Amino acid sequence: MATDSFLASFPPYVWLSLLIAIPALFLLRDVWVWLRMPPGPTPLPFLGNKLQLPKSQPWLQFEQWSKIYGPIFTIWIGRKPTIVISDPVIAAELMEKRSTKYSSRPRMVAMGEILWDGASVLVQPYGKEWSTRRKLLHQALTPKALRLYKPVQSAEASRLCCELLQSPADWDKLLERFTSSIVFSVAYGHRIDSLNANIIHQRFKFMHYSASLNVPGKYMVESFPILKHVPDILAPWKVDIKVHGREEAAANMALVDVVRSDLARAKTRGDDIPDSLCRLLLELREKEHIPLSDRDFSFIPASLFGAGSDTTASTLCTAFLALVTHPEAVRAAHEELDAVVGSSRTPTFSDEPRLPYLCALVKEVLRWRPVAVLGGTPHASTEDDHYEGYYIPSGTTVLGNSWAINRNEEYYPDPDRFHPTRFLDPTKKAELSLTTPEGKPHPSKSGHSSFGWGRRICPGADLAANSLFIALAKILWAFEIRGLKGVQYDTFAYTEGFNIRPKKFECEITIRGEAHREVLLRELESAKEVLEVFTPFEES
Ligand code: HEM
Repeated sequence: MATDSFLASFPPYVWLSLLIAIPALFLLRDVWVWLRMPPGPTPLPFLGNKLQLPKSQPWLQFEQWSKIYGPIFTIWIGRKPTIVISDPVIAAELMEKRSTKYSSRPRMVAMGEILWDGASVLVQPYGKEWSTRRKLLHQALTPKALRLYKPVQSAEASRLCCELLQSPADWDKLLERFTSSIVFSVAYGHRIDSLNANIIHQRFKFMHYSASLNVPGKYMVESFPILKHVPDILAPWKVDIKVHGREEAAANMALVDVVRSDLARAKTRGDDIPDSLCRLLLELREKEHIPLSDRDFSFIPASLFGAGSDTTASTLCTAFLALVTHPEAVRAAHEELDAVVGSSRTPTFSDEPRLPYLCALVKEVLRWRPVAVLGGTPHASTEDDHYEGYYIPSGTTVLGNSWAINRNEEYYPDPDRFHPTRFLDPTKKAELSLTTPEGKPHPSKSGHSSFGWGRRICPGADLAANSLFIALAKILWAFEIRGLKGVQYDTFAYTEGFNIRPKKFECEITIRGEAHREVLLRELESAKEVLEVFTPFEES
């Protein structure tokens, strides 16, 4: 009461002055930061560059701005600065060499904190909670573990080829089933036989819901995180998100229970179950303390589907678009496969060192149209920093514009041309070069930046690269892939969103010869033997 009457005793001009002074102080602070940060399009007070940001394909506008303001520029979303990087050396300098400062994520209150309650590694801020989860993921994705997953990747690729033989028009759906099945086999030791499996419907539902929360401006809580503490009774939007979060957590825990019962059954019967990330983590948990609740633990294998299935399938769709529009690449791959593998068997992982063109083709697919077009989930800085005389305050969002980086002409001359030999050494024969011979040496040892940077770099990169290699090797060995006569293909027609894929298109996929067909059908039998142990999730 005393405070109320004290405040009421202020004359109106004091209130008016405060009303002007507080925003003015904020504005002064923003101008002071803006003047010291890397240049960029001029922001409006409090709104920033919101009105200048395009509603679709922002990476194209960012690429244009990089030509005006340079390879590192600033945009403002409201009062929050974001730096956008379009040069691989700058991206590596900040997110790799200075990774202690640039490895966090921007706060995503609705998705990361209310829906997932901090359980998802993808959006977790840098710190102990994140590193516990990341270490567990790494334990199941070591080179030794990756070798264990190769037989199922190879068997699934053989099955994919036979499915393409049967229904070539469904090629994009077949690629999706292929990557879903690999991710589920690696995560839980169970395969996917059809995209109609209940589990797939459920996972897509969760993915779409979480993506729907991440729409800028949809929830005030993103600008005013304190709203997260409003009691549920006054915030029905929060209750709705929590209900979805509980449903997803229950589904994740049920999947871990499936593997737990598989293990128990195998113990009683004295037989074995397939190696999977979930099995490995459950066995580890018996030996040592893992400081995670059952709920949080269940999010680790579950993160594989969200992060690994659609990304790999979309990259394969890009490969099809590249092959359809660049027949010379199909011819070169056929030549190499015929010389090294012949026509009496399909390629295997052990052929990889002798298939440099194919390895280069996989890299070029990843470079040409990076699926995580703005570097996947953004990074955020956790300390003030300076770069080339510019100030970068703690809490800045950092976007690596993979689109612009992968099309940077200094590194990749003629960047729109799908040109795998740019990743081969100048003899174009044997060794796979780590840098591009025609352009400047690239700072990343893979020669592109499509898997991200530093401590947050994609932990599934090698698993994904193995799936891409074996699928493309077997498909190219078996099939001719051509564009339809008279159809003009637009290599820029891509979907919107965080992850992009080519808009639906038709193409001609035909078997290269009778010998190839027979080999595919023969090898399907041994593939079935490998896949048999990965019992399928049921269809609806
Ligand atoms: C072609 C396929 C893939 C591409 C292009 C891709 C790309 C990316 C990118 C760009 C990031 C963000 C990196 C950064 O913040 O610097 C990322 C993160 C991540 N990826 Fe992948 N990815 C692919 C497949 C996979 C697979 C198969 C898995 C599963 C094993 C996976 C698991 C993850 C996880 C868990 C993260 C979050 C890491 C963290 O925040 O610490 N990804 N991925």
